[in-house]
Amino acid sequence: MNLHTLLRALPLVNLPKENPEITELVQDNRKVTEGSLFICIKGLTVDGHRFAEEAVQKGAAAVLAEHELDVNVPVIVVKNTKRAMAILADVFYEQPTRKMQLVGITGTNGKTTTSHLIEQIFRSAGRRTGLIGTMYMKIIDQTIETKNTTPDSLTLQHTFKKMVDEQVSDCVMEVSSHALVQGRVHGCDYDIAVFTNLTQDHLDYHKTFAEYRRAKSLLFAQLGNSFDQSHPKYAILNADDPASKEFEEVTAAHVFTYAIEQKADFMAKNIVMNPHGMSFTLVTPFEEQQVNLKLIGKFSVYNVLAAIATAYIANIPLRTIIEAIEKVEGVRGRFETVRGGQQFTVIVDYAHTPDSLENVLKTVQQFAEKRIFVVIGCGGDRDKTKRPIMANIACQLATDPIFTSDNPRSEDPLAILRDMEAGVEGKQYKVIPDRKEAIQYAIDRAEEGDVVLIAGKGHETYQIIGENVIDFDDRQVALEMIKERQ
Ligand SMILES: CC(=O)N[C@H]1[C@@H](OP(=O)(O)OP(=O)(O)OC[C@H]2O[C@@H](n3ccc(=O)[nH]c3=O)[C@H](O)[C@@H]2O)O[C@H](CO)[C@@H](O)[C@@H]1O[C@H](C)C(=O)N[C@@H](C)C(=O)N[C@H](CCC(=O)O)C(=O)O
Ligand SMILES: Nc1ncnc2c1ncn2[C@@H]1O[C@H](COP(=O)(O)OP(=O)(O)OP(=O)(O)O)[C@@H](O)[C@H]1O
Ligand SMILES: N[C@H](CCC[C@H](N)C(=O)O)C(=O)O
Ligand SMILES: [Mg+2]
Repeated sequence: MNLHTLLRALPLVNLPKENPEITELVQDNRKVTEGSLFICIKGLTVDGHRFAEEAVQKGAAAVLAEHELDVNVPVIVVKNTKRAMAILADVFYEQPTRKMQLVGITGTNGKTTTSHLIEQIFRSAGRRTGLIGTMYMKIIDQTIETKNTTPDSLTLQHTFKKMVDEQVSDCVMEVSSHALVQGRVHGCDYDIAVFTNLTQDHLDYHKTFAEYRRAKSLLFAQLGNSFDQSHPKYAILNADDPASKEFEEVTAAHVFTYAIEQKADFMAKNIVMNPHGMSFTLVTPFEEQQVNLKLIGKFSVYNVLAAIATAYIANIPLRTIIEAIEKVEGVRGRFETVRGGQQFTVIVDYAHTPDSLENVLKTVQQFAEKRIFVVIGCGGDRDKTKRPIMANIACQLATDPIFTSDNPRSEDPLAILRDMEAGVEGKQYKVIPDRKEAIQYAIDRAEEGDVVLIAGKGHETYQIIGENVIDFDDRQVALEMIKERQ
């Protein structure tokens, strides 16, 4: 695409005399290739304008910036490059999200799980699926590594384009609050927006819970304000979560609800836990069906209801939906059992917020016959206020809490542990800063009937300490220790 054609997407922009062919859009000078348009973004840590010169030396054919720059290729000045980047990405990659059904999922907990449930149902119904989230981006069966849960607009639109090229019909993605306020999803033409739940997290970034809620509400507000009958939009809300009221108010889309406690369009009644999982009666707007899950925990029922409602709205027959959901064994690193032939239960889980930790521990309490060991830490450079709360939940709901490190990043691991300890004065707990030693402590002491919950890192295969990323996989570490003990 030539530069002038591309720039026509931006109103009131001065077209330069030169009109080079643009081969790629790039916002990181290290990724510039011959003929690309380099977009300078003022980030939270560095100002991308600093790298324009280097980008040109590497072959950038033009630069998009917020002020004039002294480089020997055309410089196009716009008020806000991040905003312009989303618009240009949409045009450059030929509006890929208009060519597929796009489902966006937001909420504090359950996004990764729910997105995988929806993907499984869609696949069972014969749809060609794409998935974007915390663990990876996925095009049918091919997985692509990713840094963010919701990537920047360039990465997103480029990935959607690859999905369109692979005839993906349905893409399901996690939409983080960071992405919503930073405009990473501007240009995403969502058909269905799903809300899981809202509880405390990320207050380091959003400052107040109200601001965090507002960030999440953007997904619903951005569903659009016109009623195109050939392209209807839907919001799927959790009626048991008070934030849903606000989300309903901000959207013009059709609203459908799911719930366990409140009256809703999709409900789970008579939930019973059994040795193999759970069962419940699903109530939909037109029929009732029995559902038998291999998953456990009330929180899992919420995720399943959200997935069922989404698939139902996406016109998948209820029989196909239930067959698919009943087959799901679980999602990697989410309440995942580690089995090495031991007499006690070991679970690796991604609970890293107060609410998820509470939910998971309460679920463990339902089947633990004896003690509950919980190995838990809090991430560095993240919401400090959740640390004492999580520590307190661990002490209240587990018999043997062990506080340790979880991705300390730039912070002193001992300082993070001190923040946790501030919430549990006078309570019984153990502090073992080294995560491996903490897991070892629990595995060495667990006996028949006990449960060891290793929380916070789930699928992660690394530990971020300072600038270093070292290999560390809770599941592998635990399995080796279980085997050594035998
Ligand atoms: C705090 C935050 O949200 N940061 C995000 C932000 O980075 P930033 O503004 O600091 O960018 P920057 O490093 O200053 O760079 C500015 C510009 O200079 C460019 N640059 C930079 C360096 C260089 O050598 N050359 C160069 O060209 C960069 O490509 C960029 O265009 O924009 C980047 C691109 O979109 C994100 O990757 C980055 O996420 C960082 C890695 C991060 O840790 N974010 C977390 C907090 C986050 O977003 N988490 C949510 C999930 C939360 C949840 O699951 O609940 C997520 O969606 O991942
Ligand atoms: N609906 C739910 N409500 C509360 N807790 C949940 C729910 N679903 C999952 N959890 C807990 O939260 C953890 C994280 O789940 P999941 O990865 O699906 O959430 P997420 O929203 O994608 O998280 P992230 O924001 O880090 O990407 C799980 O390991 C489990 O402990
Ligand atoms: N998406 C979350 C993941 C947290 C996982 C936990 N292991 C940590 O590093 O704090 C975040 O970036 O806040
Ligand atoms: Mg996730």
